[in-house]
Amino acid sequence: MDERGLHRLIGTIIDPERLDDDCAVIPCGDRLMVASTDMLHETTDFPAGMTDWQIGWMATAVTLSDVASMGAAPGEVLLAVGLDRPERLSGIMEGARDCCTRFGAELVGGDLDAHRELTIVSTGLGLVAPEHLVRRRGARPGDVIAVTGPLGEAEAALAGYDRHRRELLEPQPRVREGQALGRAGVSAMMDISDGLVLSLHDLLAVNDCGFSVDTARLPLPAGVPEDEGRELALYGGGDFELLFTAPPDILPVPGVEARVIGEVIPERTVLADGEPLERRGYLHEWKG
Ligand SMILES: Nc1ncnc2c1ncn2[C@@H]1O[C@H](COP(=O)(O)OP(=O)(O)O)[C@@H](O)[C@H]1O
Ligand SMILES: Cc1ncc(C[n+]2csc(CCOP(=O)(O)OP(=O)(O)O)c2C)c(N)n1
Ligand SMILES: [Mg+2]
Ligand SMILES: [Mg+2]
Ligand SMILES: [Mg+2]
Repeated sequence: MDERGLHRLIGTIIDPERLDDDCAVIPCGDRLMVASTDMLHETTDFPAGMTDWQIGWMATAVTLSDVASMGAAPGEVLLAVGLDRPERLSGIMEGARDCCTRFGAELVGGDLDAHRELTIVSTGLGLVAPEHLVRRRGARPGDVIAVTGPLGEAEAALAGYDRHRRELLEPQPRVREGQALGRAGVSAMMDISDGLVLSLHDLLAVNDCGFSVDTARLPLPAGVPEDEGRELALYGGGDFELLFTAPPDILPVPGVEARVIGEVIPERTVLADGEPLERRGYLHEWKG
């Protein structure tokens, strides 16, 4: 069983449409509030050698990335820390605060508990005008598929390509880009935390069309042999670029570097160079 299977179970208990996007969407006066919460653990998410400051930064960045993927401006972040050793707390909190400051958010609260394995839950809130909200649903045949930057870098670092360690350990959420893309009217958007192919399958699940990518157009991680780089770009997790679809005539969006990697097609499938792509990527799994 993997997390997507369990999402279907959650969708029998709460409104399943609530699970379709990177954030929950909540009416808030004349605007919409978006809310994301994400849990990270020492063993699964914090590679050896990572500093406490980087742990706080990463925990915050992953949530701000979800806020950005809806086209929203980040507002507040809360950080719940299941702490294994008290001396780690200040580094973690400083990393979280610095990430908030860098991206225009404020760290306003959280929770603290003793826990055997360092576990952090970050919650991010953001605001967006209803006409600028972007959801995962909305792609139309004829739209292009694009990404905001290189893919596979975090996984390349885990494979030993040390030049990408900073991308792995201090991910940069595309906060400014997400808002600019929302204002420009892109048709669907999400972040790529679980890898490009799995993300395309997530888009497939909530759209009535399909997605065809051209691997020659993928922005590959620098300094990695091409074949390995292509695998990392397709299936590697831990990248926090935005994946979006858009009518071709709205690109380029001023101030946003984006690479077109394919197009939205009427057939309900995910293709690379014309061949179906298996649904594989970074997934939490349970044995048995
Ligand atoms: N345990 C849960 N209960 C309710 N909603 C959940 C739960 N887990 C995930 N979701 C919702 O499902 C959607 C997708 O979550 P997830 O796959 O974690 O997205 P992301 O990779 O963008 O963080 C989000 O809207 C999230 O709020
Ligand atoms: C050991 C390790 N493997 C991979 C990564 C890269 N990484 C950071 S977050 C993440 C995936 C996203 O985390 P997840 O818990 O799935 O959050 P969500 O997709 O809900 O945002 C990955 C693969 C890492 N930091 N450490
Ligand atoms: Mg996401
Ligand atoms: Mg999540
Ligand atoms: Mg994930």
